[in-house]
Amino acid sequence: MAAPIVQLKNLSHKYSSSWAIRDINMEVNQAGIVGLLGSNGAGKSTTMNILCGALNQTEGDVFINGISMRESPEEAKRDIGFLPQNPPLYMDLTVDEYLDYCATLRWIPSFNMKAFIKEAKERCGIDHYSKRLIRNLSGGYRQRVGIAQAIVHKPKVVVLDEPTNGLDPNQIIEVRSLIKEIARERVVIFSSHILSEVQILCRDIVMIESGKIVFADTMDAFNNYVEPHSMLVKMENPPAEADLLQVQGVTRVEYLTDRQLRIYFSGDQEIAERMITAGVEKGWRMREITLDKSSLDEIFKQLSS
Ligand SMILES: Nc1ncnc2c1ncn2[C@@H]1O[C@H](COP(=O)(O)OP(=O)(O)OP(=O)(O)O)[C@@H](O)[C@H]1O
Repeated sequence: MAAPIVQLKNLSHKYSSSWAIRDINMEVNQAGIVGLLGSNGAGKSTTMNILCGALNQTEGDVFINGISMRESPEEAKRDIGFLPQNPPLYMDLTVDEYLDYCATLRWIPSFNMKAFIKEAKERCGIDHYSKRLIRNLSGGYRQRVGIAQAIVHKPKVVVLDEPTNGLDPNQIIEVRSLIKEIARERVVIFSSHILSEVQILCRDIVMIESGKIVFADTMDAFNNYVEPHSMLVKMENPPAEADLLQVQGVTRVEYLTDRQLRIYFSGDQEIAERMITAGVEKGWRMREITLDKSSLDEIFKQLSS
């Protein structure tokens, strides 16, 4: 059987006296986007820096296509492209000069260099800015140059540390669609502290909190897991709890005010429809139903407990 494209094995890291990450295990076996989700200080950058060989772990190892980062760092790094949280851009170079320099660092043979750089620029939509100084580009275009340097050597794995941080809404949309595009034929591991961003982009999600993985599965499994199990209902003529428990799926009722209730349910999400039908039939005079959504904080609390 082929080795996983990316494998993190019992990865732990200690900065001076305290552990930043502890016993991280993860495997990626196919192209697509894996989202590393965690709040500030959760350990995302530490994990990514180690994964890319930019930081030496205290314990454990990283394998890229079965090659150990600890034993053969140069070989393992050949198939990785990395955009760190602070993109390593040289403001006084033009886009072409900068990408030439990056391509040289990435051991691209000189006869391929021009073609590889051209392809990276085209994919990132920066070809028309080839001669422009990086300092004169907008934040969104600088980030594109950062992504171009991460894919210039055509690596199988691209790691992007919070690539949409600090961008305006339009730039965020553009960078997200670029990430989708480059993930078509390779693994992209990207980090974010925004749940909705990971939900939009990723096939798989790895949630990290206080240096530990608290959830790792497909995005579909995650969405099922966090589906709401309660709703806020406003009605003019609320019935007794016994009547509400007759509606299929309702498990518990909390009376918040004389016209506002929180209704807990299990099972499918069609409960709102059944509630409306029952309300109309029985004259409860419903005014509003809102399914409660879990916030990221609540989900982390739930998963970490
Ligand atoms: N160079 C360092 N020296 C000491 N502690 C560090 C260092 N870098 C990170 N840490 C600590 O390690 C923990 C994990 O930090 P890390 O930067 O990996 O988290 P993160 O999830 O990427 O957060 P952010 O989104 O804020 O960058 C935090 O408690 C942080 O304070």
